[in-house]
Amino acid sequence: MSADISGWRKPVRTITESNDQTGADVTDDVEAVATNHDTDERSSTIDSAAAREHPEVAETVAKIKSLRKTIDNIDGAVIHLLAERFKATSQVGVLKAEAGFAPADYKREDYQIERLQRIAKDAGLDPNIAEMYREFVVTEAKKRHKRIADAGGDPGVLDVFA
Ligand SMILES: C=C(O[C@@H]1C=C(C(=O)O)C=C[C@H]1O)C(=O)O
Repeated sequence: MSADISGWRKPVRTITESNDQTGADVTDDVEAVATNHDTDERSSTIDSAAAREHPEVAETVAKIKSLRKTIDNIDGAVIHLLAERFKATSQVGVLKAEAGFAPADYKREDYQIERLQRIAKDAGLDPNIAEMYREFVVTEAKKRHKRIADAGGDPGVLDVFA
């Protein structure tokens, strides 16, 4: 059973582009702004074409493109780290299933919450982001533990051992 991520990659959305000069927002002046009417979220495509068409923002576009290289590097690293984390938690899931332990360990989770809150504050990260991250990975790890336990400790039940 693999996750259905089609809805994330291709969200159904009705988008119209507006280029009118009436808005006070600078993005309305320099770039076509598309609005997703399902969420009311506005979107601007910031690329070389935008820089060519609007030379006054070329420097800003260049700075954003440079920062996006860093963002892409970080995203790649995070995915690699997540792969290693899920491989480790799935091994824990096998050991728990074999020994008859439950998927969850709330005492361990309390320790993780306290630790990650402290690290986030020290690092200058909003602790809510740390908690959203923790909640996401731990919830997914426990779901995999349960699937492994339901399969009698067989990790082959996971499409990917992670
Ligand atoms: C991985 C474990 O199982 C669960 C998942 C956790 C996690 O993803 O870090 C932490 C505690 C448990 O609820 C574990 O007990 O160490």
